[in-house]
Amino acid sequence: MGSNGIERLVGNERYSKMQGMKVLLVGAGGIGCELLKNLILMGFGEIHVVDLDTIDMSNLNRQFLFRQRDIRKAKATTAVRAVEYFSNSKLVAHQGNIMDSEVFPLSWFKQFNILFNALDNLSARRYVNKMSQFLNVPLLESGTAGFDGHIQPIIPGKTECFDCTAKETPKTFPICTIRSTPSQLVHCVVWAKNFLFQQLFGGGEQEMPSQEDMGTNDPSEIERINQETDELYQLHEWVQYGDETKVYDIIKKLFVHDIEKLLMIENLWRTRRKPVPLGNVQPYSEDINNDHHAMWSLQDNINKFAQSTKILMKRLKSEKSLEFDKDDQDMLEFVASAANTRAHIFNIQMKTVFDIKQIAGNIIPAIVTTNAIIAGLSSLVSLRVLNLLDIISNGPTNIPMAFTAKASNMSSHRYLVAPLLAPPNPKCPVCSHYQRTVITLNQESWQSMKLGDLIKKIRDRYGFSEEMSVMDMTSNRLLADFDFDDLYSQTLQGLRLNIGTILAVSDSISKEDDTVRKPIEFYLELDNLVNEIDFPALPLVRVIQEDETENPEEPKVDDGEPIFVDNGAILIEDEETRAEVDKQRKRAYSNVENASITKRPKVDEADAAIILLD
Ligand SMILES: Nc1ncnc2c1ncn2[C@@H]1O[C@H](COP(=O)(O)OP(=O)(O)OP(=O)(O)O)[C@@H](O)[C@H]1O
Ligand SMILES: [Zn+2]
Repeated sequence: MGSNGIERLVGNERYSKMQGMKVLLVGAGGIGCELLKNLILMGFGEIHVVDLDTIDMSNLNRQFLFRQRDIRKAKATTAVRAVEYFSNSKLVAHQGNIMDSEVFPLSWFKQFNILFNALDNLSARRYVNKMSQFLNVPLLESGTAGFDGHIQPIIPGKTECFDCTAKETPKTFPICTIRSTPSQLVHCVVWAKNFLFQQLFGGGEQEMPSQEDMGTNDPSEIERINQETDELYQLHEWVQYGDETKVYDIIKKLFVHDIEKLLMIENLWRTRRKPVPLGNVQPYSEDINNDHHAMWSLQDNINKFAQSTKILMKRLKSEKSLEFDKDDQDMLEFVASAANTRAHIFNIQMKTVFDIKQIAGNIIPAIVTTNAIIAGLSSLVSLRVLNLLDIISNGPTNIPMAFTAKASNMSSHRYLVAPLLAPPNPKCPVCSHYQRTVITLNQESWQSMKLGDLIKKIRDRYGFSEEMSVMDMTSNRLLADFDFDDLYSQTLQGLRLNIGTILAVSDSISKEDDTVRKPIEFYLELDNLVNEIDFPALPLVRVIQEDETENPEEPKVDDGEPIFVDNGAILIEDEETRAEVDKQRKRAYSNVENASITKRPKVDEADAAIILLD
């Protein structure tokens, strides 16, 4: 849709408003490239693009603003250069990490009317979410994984934030499965990549795993795992010296002796099929199979293992230590041949190098169409978030989020589900737990002010009790609490409390009062124009003490004053609304999650098909 289309949709007045708006796009990858094009065509006045990375060959199939000649150039600047010729928007590219608060302090984020996330990792998403909560600026969150995708508009204080619902973390396996009893190829790949490769060519030593990570209580098994780790250290030395004659010994140790030792722990094999150590297999240096799409024989894998080990040994001489990269052919071949050989020993089906690459890189193939659909929805829904459309039911929770479901499950049902947004989760550790504000200091206060003075100022200004505690959330350390004042005499600079440090201040239990002041997160800013220190006012909100109730964060308003939805951090709502919303959400989510198992419930036509006008 060209600018004229959007102009007709929103009307000239709002269109000229859009031309005065500044938007931030974080990430210029798969979704980011699509979104940048959309935002330009929509006619936003100024668009800033941030990305920390450079362009890789493997990006070219879907990140359509990049060409072969751009490989190794910065994504943000290259993306901007590619669209400049058709853009009426002012474009600004930044190569950097969005979480770098020196380059992108909160005051920098403040200039934007809306933020768009087009990221690929949780920590950056969480960070931008927090900035949006601090500033009360809407955020459009988005992501894809293969055919699955989602967008979530986040309006601070009014709708759920990114952290209001629990997020899936990457799958891990117990150590005993990886080291002693693999039963799937993925276990062998994790062994080859995270253990063997790391021990031989990486930094070497690894942390001792905890009992919980071990996944077993069997003392003989734990002892064997620890012994094996020590022995590998010897292999590490051979590899460091680059002694190629030892390759055969390495093969024997890993695939014969270690397996024989495992077999001696009889407990392990009562209910499992026993592994079979390699017979007398010699590696051959001629006749190497280099076809990554072919199914290699055991001999092919052994030959490749020997060859890639020698190559990596040589590289270690100039590169010191190596870090696994799925796109590095030598590393990939080492991991694939080691994983396949181990798989053979444990009676697990081997796979091609190409397949193992997907497993080793945790790759879900990125689908360009999903990215385009998600970026399209993200940009369209921003019109509603920014209140640019005439819609009858325009409350924030009448705006939809959207999910796409696996195309393989489409059949006659729908690809797109668009449940309405929910209000903030009162138990959310991010948006509901804290009030938020900014403390601004000048250079001199930052250098000379003591932590104790800062704490006293905060206590006086915001009405915390003597029992308050202070955490540095950025480096995750406790700075002070009711019986810890050792750091009081240190300066803020001495404590490395820099621009962008986030301090969490909370009241601890006080005996007389069963309510305490709601915790506050402070973002530290530096500005030489302020006189000593600047603390904005924040309404006083009290909460019931955490240990006395199941719903700790339910806010209680002080002294019977009217409920206030102040800086957007708090929204007080009644139980019933919450329960109803929860029910609706569950239904909506199950539409997507159960799509593959059950017949997906019919989605309300109006909700599902049209995102703009529900
Ligand atoms: N903290 C961050 N600051 C700025 N940009 C970031 C940050 N974290 C991730 N990104 C960028 O977000 C983009 C996400 O895009 P995408 O999901 O397409 O990943 P990709 O790295 O381009 O592709 P792939 O991971 O599939 O190789 C990347 O370009 C990445 O550099
Ligand atoms: Zn939240």
